[in-house]
Amino acid sequence: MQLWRSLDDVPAELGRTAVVIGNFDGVHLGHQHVLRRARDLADERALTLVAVTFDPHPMAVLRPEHAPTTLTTLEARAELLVDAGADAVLALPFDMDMAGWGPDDFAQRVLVDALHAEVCVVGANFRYGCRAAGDVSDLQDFGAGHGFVAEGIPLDGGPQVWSSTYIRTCLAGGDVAGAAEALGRPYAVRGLVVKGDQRGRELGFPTANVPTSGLTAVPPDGVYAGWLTRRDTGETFPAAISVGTNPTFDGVTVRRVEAYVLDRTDLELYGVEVDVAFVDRLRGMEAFDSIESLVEQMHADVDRTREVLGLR
Ligand SMILES: Cc1cc2nc3c(=O)[nH]c(=O)nc-3n(C[C@H](O)[C@H](O)[C@H](O)COP(=O)(O)O)c2cc1C
Ligand SMILES: Nc1ncnc2c1ncn2[C@@H]1O[C@H](COP(=O)(O)OP(=O)(O)O)[C@@H](O)[C@H]1O
Repeated sequence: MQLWRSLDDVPAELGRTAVVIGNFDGVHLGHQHVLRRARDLADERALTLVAVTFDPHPMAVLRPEHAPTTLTTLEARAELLVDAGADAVLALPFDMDMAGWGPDDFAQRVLVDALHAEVCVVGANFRYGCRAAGDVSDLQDFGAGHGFVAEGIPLDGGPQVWSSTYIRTCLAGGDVAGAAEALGRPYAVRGLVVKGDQRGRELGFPTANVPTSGLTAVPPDGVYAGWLTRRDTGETFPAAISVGTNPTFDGVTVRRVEAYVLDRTDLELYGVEVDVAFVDRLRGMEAFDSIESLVEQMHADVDRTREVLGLR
């Protein structure tokens, strides 16, 4: 995958391009719609399609106290942008210097000088340049004088206008099925599997523990049906997932995402990077008064997981 992390990384011999620009957090159906339109234009004109995004998120630099939780790491976003049709991804390192570039300055440096854009496709609500002063019509005016055409397209993928904010709201309310609908795939958290209290295997349900940070969107405490994918081998397994602090025991102080891969006790996942994907919410987290009642409930959760995933 071609992921360029600065303007200097863009190959000088890159020919004319079609470009999409956005934060693209989540790469949801609205984003995919923009990419599809750009892919069509790129194919018609034999152009390389470059997806331009920002890392970190401009809000995290400009107003960190208002920065939203992220739905995708840069690596995940780049992979998803390529899956959605991009040939390469340019992640601009957003900082206070870039924040000061005016709209024309931004378009000149990124679209004209670095990417030799012939076409630029953005969401209709796209704003760019210092203080978000530029909009789609400014981009069109600038493009007319600098060799590219710009198109702003509505982000609707049906009755609902898909947005990263809508997906964060779904997730915060535990509606992982709603998030999956807007994303076109289940929402997943990515991380390295770490050691827990080593209790899971004694209960008969070993769980791969994935730590989360406050910067990533995580569904609320509860039990979910979903999938675990090993990033080293690419294998995907059905999983019953717990999010919470294990209140039946003394509890842990940090919230954990723990995934039990159904019907397996032989996996070696410590240190492996995994995606834990949430398909549907089964119930809330409970403090049980005995281990037996927790285990009984976990068997029921596993049955429900099979049903939700269509495994019987
Ligand atoms: C399907 C499933 C449901 C769970 N439900 C609960 C629950 O309701 N209450 C609770 O305290 N812990 C629950 N847990 C978490 C277990 O307490 C935890 O996996 C166990 O203590 C093992 O922890 P360890 O991985 O640190 O060894 C659940 C785990 C799974 C996989
Ligand atoms: N079916 C399974 N699902 C998840 N992890 C499994 C499974 N089978 C074996 N494992 C391994 O066991 C570990 C979890 O066992 P557990 O007793 O819960 O320990 P810990 O408390 O350290 O998570 C996982 O990290 C993984 O390496």
